[in-house]
Amino acid sequence: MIYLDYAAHTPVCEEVLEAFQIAAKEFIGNPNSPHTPGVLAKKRLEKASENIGHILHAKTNEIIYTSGASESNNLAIKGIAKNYQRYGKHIITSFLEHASVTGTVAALKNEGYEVDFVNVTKDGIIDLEHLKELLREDTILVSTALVDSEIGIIQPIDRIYELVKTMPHCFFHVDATQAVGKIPVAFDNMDLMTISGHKIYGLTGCGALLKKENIMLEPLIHGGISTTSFRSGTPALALCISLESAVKYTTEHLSEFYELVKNKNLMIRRALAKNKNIIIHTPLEGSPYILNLSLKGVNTNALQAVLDEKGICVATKSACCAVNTVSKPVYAMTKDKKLSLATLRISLSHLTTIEEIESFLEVFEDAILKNS
Ligand SMILES: Cc1ncc(COP(=O)(O)O)c(C=O)c1O
Repeated sequence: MIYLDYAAHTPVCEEVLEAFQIAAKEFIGNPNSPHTPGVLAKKRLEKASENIGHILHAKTNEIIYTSGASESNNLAIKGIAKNYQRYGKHIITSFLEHASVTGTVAALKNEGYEVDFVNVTKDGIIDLEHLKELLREDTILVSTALVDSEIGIIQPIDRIYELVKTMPHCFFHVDATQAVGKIPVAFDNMDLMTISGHKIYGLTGCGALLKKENIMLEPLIHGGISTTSFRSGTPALALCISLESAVKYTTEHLSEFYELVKNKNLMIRRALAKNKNIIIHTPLEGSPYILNLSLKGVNTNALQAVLDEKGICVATKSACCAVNTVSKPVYAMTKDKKLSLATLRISLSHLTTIEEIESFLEVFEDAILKNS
């Protein structure tokens, strides 16, 4: 099998699994309990937050553990919207966002919030002039991904933050799920940031929302004040430690992995450039981990199934999107419905080998011929 869908899910790495297993056996207490096992568990949890914070430029108390990026995005967006509605009910996001962002703003729209989608340029970059026009005194939130999950565009976060901060009560949430451990990320010019374990060789079912300490959120999960009042419930200590380990592992190897992936990415680009029916959407300046393309005149859903039969796993869109629908990010960029229906997302890892790319290209080119 040749797995080229690492943007949807990565295999857990040995170090992470080991850290999880050790923690699951070692800590028997609930971090909220006042006795010794509880205190030891709490200390270890704080150590995990301190270490993640140290790597990502956040304070220990700015990390809220969640079940993954979808929950973090929901908590950030609903949490701000509900808590700061006294200042306004206007939210801005883009069509490049993951379903856990667009779905959340759609739910808020049904509750009377106003949502605007900022345009992106033909290169997929958020149109800063349009953002300036959309921002209002009653805008309380702008939410964008640092790297989107479908095309892999890297957004100019610092410039967006500058604009957001021209408004009196507006917060900036950044979905960094596809960025952490892949490109340099710091929790500096933003108010809230989403991360997820299973995109970075961690375990599925853990993630975090980083939140500047002065910001208040209406929680999604009400209950007692466990480690934070923003998310009740006993913290899954071993999962939190697995997240710490995954963040550490990927950021420590960031440049090395980046180079490996970039080379494979260029290899695919060079090979595909020969086929005039292939339009590559991910710009060279985008994340090398994602390569999004459209195949003119090809049903990519059928092609994906054919490739799967031949042991090649790629995606047509983000894993959370329905099949046979347009790719909203590609449509936002190209305004071309046909191209947006014929997308394919290849996503890479440092684990991807040259042999895998060669085999993929061979099968892919053959499959395109038969499916066009
Ligand atoms: C940019 C982005 N945000 C959020 C998510 C949701 O992540 P999770 O599966 O951890 O909920 C994904 C997953 O594909 C993603 O790529």
